[in-house]
Amino acid sequence: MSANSTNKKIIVLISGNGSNLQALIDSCKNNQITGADIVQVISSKPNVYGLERAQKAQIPTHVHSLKEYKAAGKTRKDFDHDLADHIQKLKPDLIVLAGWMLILGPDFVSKFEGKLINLHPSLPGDIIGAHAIDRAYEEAKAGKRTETGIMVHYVIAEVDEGKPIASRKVPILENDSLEALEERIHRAEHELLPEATRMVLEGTAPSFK
Ligand SMILES: Nc1nc2c(c(=O)[nH]1)N[C@@H](CN(C=O)c1ccc(C(=O)N[C@@H](CCC(=O)O)C(=O)O)cc1)CN2
Ligand SMILES: NCC(=O)N[C@@H]1O[C@H](COP(=O)([O-])[O-])[C@@H](O)[C@H]1O
Repeated sequence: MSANSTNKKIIVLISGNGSNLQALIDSCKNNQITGADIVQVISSKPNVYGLERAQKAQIPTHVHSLKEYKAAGKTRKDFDHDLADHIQKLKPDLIVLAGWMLILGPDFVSKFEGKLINLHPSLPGDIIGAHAIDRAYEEAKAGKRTETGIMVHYVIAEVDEGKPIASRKVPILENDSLEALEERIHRAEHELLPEATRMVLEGTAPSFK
């Protein structure tokens, strides 16, 4: 899929499977998202299936590995600084965190505020941080909740506290296995993320501030 030079440029950051990346790839291909191209996929880990998805779609990939930075005696700030430099050179209109599993420092976030969005498997103000699906599942099994949800939000320094762009409730059924809940959540994410991405690109999303 060759990028059109007049189209808006999306960069997608991943750390694993990339099923939400695939939803974005498919949405650009089927014109749910128009006038935009994914110009690069950046992974925080090598050899993840999301990189294969990008390569199959002929989208350039780049690995920015925290493990390699640590092995070289470099800091999290070095990691963030170099990632920001790399991204700025590509001049994206939008950066989508689609399963990017690293907290980004305030210096990084401040360089991209308003065009940095994140997909998170929890409702606004509910579960913060990694492993949100597991935590919701455990709370449901303890009788503490019967639903969870997903959201796409602007990224700010405070993790998962940026202004929501779109969100959706997801029920947790009494006899759910963790796998059944994960599948229900991912199905909902594959619809919500392209829709939220389209809204930001078209200017119909809630404003950043
Ligand atoms: N400054 C921000 N950075 C990131 C945000 C954000 O809202 N603000 N969103 C996250 C994505 N995310 C939840 O949506 C998230 C991912 C990972 C973590 C986390 O604790 N990561 C640890 C490593 C965890 C692990 O390796 O299992 C870490 O970074 O040290 C919290 C929230 C992306 N970044
Ligand atoms: N806190 C961030 C977080 O938990 N993100 C979650 O990682 C998964 C990535 O799946 P994918 O690699 O198949 O798109 C998604 O469920 C996304 O919400």
